[in-house]
Amino acid sequence: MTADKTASIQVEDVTVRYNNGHLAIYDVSFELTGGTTCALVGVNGSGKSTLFKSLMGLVKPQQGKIHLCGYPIQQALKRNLIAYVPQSEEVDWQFPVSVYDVVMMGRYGYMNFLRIPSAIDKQKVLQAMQRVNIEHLAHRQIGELSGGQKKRVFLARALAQQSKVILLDEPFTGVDVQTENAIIELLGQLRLEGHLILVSTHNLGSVPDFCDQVVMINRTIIATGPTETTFNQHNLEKVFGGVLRHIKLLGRDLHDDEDNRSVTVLTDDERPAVFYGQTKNDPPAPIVKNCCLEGSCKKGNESC
Ligand SMILES: Nc1ncnc2c1ncn2[C@@H]1O[C@H](COP(=O)(O)OP(=O)(O)OP(=O)(O)O)[C@@H](O)[C@H]1O
Repeated sequence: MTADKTASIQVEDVTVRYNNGHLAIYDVSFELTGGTTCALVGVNGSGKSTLFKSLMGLVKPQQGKIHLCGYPIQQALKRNLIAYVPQSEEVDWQFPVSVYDVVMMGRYGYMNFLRIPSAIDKQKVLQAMQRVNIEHLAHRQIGELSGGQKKRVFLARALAQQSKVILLDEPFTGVDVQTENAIIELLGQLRLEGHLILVSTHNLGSVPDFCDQVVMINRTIIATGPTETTFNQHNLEKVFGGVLRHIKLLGRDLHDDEDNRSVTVLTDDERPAVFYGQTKNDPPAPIVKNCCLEGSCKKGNESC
């Protein structure tokens, strides 16, 4: 079965309450269309994974409607319209399967109940592995891989699935700068190919580099729209509870890797504007380094 409608996500008034009574998200509404990479940002526990699970039909909203490419979720799943790259913590890495087997799972929706791969399935799996540079790992057990390699395996599974909508839950956690850049480049290519990519991330610094849209969530939608106009200090403070106020980090000592970007305070106001870029003269982007967003700066900087 192939996708036969344009990529889109429509979420209307969705509310999810877990069995223990916890109201995880409420009245969530937003719409996205193909050829878009959208960041889903919010603090820990703000409902990002719950939203992803709702989009995948893994949790059932008490209220609201979700349509993917114009179809209700179950129909969209049957048509292979949506692929999911889960958070690493949600995968059982001890499960005895090889990299090849995991990527082949992306083809299950194209097979009959015997699950015997066709020549096309094998070709798509090989192409997907090549695209994320893991073909040399094909016969390794997934539990033996590094964090970055594991991410690539699940990206390859999503590629093999050939879905129009791709959800990525924190793809940059535990990966080095090279892998992060490789993933960002791949997402850029997929966007140009017309895919709709929704990616949850705590790496706020890179959001403007690769996302043209943002959905900002704190159990309900705080703001949604083009990154340029929506991903600003006002909305970031609303989403992160005002913890951006005191950031005054400067220079290369922010980074413990090859990332040489710097954060510069451009004004001396009581609530300084913080900009993130290669040099002071870069066009300002209202971005802050994420190590300081949750109240405990990794560098022990008192200003955080
Ligand atoms: N299975 C569950 N049963 C009950 N409550 C849950 C369940 N899963 C998540 N929650 C709660 O729902 C809320 C939203 O969790 P969720 O995992 O969606 O947040 P998140 O934004 O993805 O967080 P993080 O950034 O830490 O991954 C949290 O308060 C969490 O404790």
